[in-house]
Amino acid sequence: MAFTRRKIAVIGAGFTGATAALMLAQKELGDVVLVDIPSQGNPTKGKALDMLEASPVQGFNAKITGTSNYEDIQDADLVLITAGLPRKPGMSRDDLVATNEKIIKEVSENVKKYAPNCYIIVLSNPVDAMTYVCYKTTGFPKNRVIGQSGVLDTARFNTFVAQELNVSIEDISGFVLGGHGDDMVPLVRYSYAGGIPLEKILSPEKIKAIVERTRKGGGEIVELLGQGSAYYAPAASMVQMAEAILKDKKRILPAIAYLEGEYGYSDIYLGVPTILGGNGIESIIEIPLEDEEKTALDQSVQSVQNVMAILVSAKA
Ligand SMILES: NC(=O)c1ccc[n+]([C@@H]2O[C@H](COP(=O)([O-])OP(=O)(O)OC[C@H]3O[C@@H](n4cnc5c(N)ncnc54)[C@H](O)[C@@H]3O)[C@@H](O)[C@H]2O)c1
Ligand SMILES: O=C(O)C[C@H](O)C(=O)O
Repeated sequence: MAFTRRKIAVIGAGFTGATAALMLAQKELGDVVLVDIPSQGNPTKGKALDMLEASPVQGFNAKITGTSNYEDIQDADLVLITAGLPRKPGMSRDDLVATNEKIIKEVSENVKKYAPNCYIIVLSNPVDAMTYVCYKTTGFPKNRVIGQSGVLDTARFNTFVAQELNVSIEDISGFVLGGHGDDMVPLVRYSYAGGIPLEKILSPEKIKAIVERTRKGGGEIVELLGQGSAYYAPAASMVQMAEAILKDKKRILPAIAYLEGEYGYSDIYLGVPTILGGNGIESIIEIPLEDEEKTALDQSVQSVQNVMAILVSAKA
């Protein structure tokens, strides 16, 4: 039996998709197929070729191709879904729901048809609801349909803590729970710097400011960019999850998972700590929450449910 490279499809070749495709190839996680809708010229093919031509310089072995034909994702092992509109300054992620629901439904139908055994990581916003749409449309088991938010939100939290303490980001381990909205729940009680609980080395005021900045971290980048939303850190976050799955690392990472009673919620996709490995979400880790934390999580869940109530396709 010959060993073959993994096939990874990235749907949506915009800022997040293209950045993730290059990172996947640089890490030699597999051959990458970039997919986008047809447009004048062939920008998707052009981006893929440009990335491929970086491979001799950087010394990575991976094929990268660009296409508008879903047949090219045939039997992909892993699919990253980044198709859809990003928000503009002044918008919330939830304002994208109607447009992006249609796109995610169409993309998910194609993924189901051409890559029926794949694992999926959804990025498109509002991501908790879009992951739910993907789960309902593909009918794949819940361990194979996963959303990305917590790796990014935790990365932002860790960045701000490291900046405040002027220490290495390698020593910070934050913990963010809940939906990917402004009421996400950074759990300070479970966050550490070099093994020291954060509350022991930062003042309550400093911690409060970091929690608020984390919650609004996506919006901060949207305002600064003026057009589009963050893509370097989101792409890096998806790739970390992809690597955990493709290498069966069994990492403890936050992921948007389908809940069936965990944390007291059911029939909802929500950001929770998970074990990510060769079987996708292998389990959800439940940690005890204090009353205040549970109240904050309830509020975040309510926001996700408000968006889910608008969904059309997922109710079918
Ligand atoms: N979950 C997160 O943490 C997170 C982080 C960053 C971005 N996002 C979201 O990811 C999405 C993509 O962001 P971006 O910055 O890459 O946007 P972008 O506009 O740069 O790229 C989106 C791409 O999707 C393509 N597309 C649209 N409809 C399609 C379809 N039917 N099939 C295939 N491709 C299609 C567009 O042509 C475009 O190239 C947005 O919804 C954004 O809000 C989520
Ligand atoms: O903020 C956005 O709209 C994009 C993304 O969800 C992010 O957190 O950067």
